[in-house]
Amino acid sequence: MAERSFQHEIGLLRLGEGETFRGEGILAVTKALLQSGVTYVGGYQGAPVSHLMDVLIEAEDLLGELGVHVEAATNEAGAAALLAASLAYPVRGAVTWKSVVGTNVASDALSNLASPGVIGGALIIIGEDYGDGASVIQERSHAFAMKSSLWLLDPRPHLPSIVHMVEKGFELSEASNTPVMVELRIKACHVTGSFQAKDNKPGAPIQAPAAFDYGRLSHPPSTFAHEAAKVEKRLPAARAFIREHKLNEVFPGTRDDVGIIVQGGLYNSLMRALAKLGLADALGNSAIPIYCLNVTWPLVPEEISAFCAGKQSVLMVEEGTPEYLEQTLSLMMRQADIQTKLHGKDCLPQAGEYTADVLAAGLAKFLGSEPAQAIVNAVDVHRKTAAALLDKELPGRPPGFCTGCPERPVFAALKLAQKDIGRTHVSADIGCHSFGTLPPFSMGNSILGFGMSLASAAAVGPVTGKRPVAVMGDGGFWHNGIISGVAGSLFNKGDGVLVILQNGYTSATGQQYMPSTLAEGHRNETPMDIGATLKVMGVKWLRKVRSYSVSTMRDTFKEAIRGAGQGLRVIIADGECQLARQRRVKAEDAAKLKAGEKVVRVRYGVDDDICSGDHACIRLSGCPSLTIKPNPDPLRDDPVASVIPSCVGCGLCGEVAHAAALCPSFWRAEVIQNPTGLDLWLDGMRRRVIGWMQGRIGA
Ligand SMILES: O=C(O)C(=O)Cc1c[nH]c2ccccc12
Repeated sequence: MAERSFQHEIGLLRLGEGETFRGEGILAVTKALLQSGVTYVGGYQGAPVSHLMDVLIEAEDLLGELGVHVEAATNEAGAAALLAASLAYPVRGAVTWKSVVGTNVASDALSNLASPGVIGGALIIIGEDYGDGASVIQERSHAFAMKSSLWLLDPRPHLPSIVHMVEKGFELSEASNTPVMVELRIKACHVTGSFQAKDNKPGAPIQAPAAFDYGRLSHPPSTFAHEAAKVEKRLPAARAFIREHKLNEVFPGTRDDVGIIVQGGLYNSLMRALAKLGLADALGNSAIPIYCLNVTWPLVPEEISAFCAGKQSVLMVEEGTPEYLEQTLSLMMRQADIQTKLHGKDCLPQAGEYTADVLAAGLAKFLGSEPAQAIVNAVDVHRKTAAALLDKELPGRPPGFCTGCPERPVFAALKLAQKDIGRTHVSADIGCHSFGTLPPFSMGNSILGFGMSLASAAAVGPVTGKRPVAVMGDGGFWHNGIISGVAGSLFNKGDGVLVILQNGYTSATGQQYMPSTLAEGHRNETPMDIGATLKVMGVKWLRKVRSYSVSTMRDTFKEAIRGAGQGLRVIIADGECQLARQRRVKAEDAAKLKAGEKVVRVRYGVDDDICSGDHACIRLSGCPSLTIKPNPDPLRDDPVASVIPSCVGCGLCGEVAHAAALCPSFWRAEVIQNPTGLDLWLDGMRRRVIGWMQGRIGA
């Protein structure tokens, strides 16, 4: 089951000329793609662009009507390679993935595409996962645009601008024969707003196979001609297009001595900061002139000169490191002999998200303005007062496994195994299971990328006395782990343990389907079985264990880590993503209740009288529904464990108590709705027996 249903959004994709689209930035992009007449779309999910793929995949009927092919690529490299269609044919297409990490995976295909360039418009929608809300390493996708001579759009977070830049992006791509990256930051993806829709355009079909042309291949000597074309033809063509179509915007101000150059994606935050300092109103009128770069690569020297000339100083507002734009500006201003002083990272931080508060502090410094500085200081005083009143720092609230997650018991089992046989090296991976690196498990010595855990244990295993454990999700397995990890280990006769957490979806990115997904739905008529795949590859030691069977899992870990012999040992920990399961079960139960059919829900709880109050169960679980409450026994001080109603009945607490031989305080109950006659009879019998026994206690 996908994270949510997109029927409403698919309705938005059908809007026609003059109708109003209301929704999120990332969904405006899907509509803009259809309005631009794409022939194909594809990508690999990841925050913050997952919904683009989700919606397009669910909209397959509409896309079919428009003649648009959708490809759910198995990783970003596959997604990037799709753009070959626009290399060879005059058709438009777009692909999407997240950020630097996705572009890293895609970059082989991307460089080979950028070299010959394209004849049909090619767009890459990049979800720039940077800043406080990010889930990955903090780097800039900007570098890829620079090194491969791709153009980079960074539209200001405003739906009409985003849509306009997508549409113009295709034209720019065609006018300069260059693939265009559209960088959408977290805030741009999730900003809501509206724009006037246009009719969708059907995708142009590919008529006949293209003629052979060696010059279109990224092979020498073609590559030498490509490199020259990048600088001599494509770059000037792009700059001319950007100027002519006014892709960058100048917002005039009342002051003429200073100016601000800003990456388009930061425009809203900048306006908020200016407003805080009393230098702009809520409608976007600023005292200081602003040059808004909706295109952050390439820069256009004539526009820079025109904006800077005559001003005493300008501030480059550029998030992240290194300061590529500031360096380029500095060079361009020097070459044009512009004497305006350039500021940037001397006023603003080198690292970290440029929130409105951060920008306000930087602006006050840039302007050297006492009233502005006083406003910034006043906010600081408030913050310090609030901190002092709180007395201590607010505790962090890291993400964690969901209630009932099948991955939690695997870490509980590994913790128990380590208790018996000592610590092992654990290489972690990208996915929900990376929460095993957080308390109460705190396991994982490295995270090296998506599907990379086994490969990142390859040099550890041979030089340690104990087999390392690599943790990988089924998402990571298909994304990269099958090749970089499993094939690499078998090829090198590696020795180690791989535990594959098979929950059925790429869950962390929003429960998308993947090659081994069993659930009914899209593209899984022939699900690929991970166990069968591993066997065919040559894995000899393979166990499949139900995730929630903690004792069995613990013993399997021990056997895998300590067992005699040599070679890769793979444990498939099998348990469906609980979020997906709950969504499915809730709908099924609701239908059953409506039809008057019996529905059984399992719940767990703690017997207050038996709970020893040592909370070992919590230290081995960390389930959000397992918490503490005051001890009802007036003779005992220790709080007792308690299961709150968010419990989904996964049974882990009971399993853990059993496997770790903790106190037997957990009980299991079945809550039956629409009971059958037999259920009612059984219930009556039980009540009578229990009542009789309770009566005996007093006797
Ligand atoms: O969705 C996210 O936040 C992810 O980090 C998942 C992800 C998708 N594609 C990737 C490529 C490299 C590393 C992580 C991811």
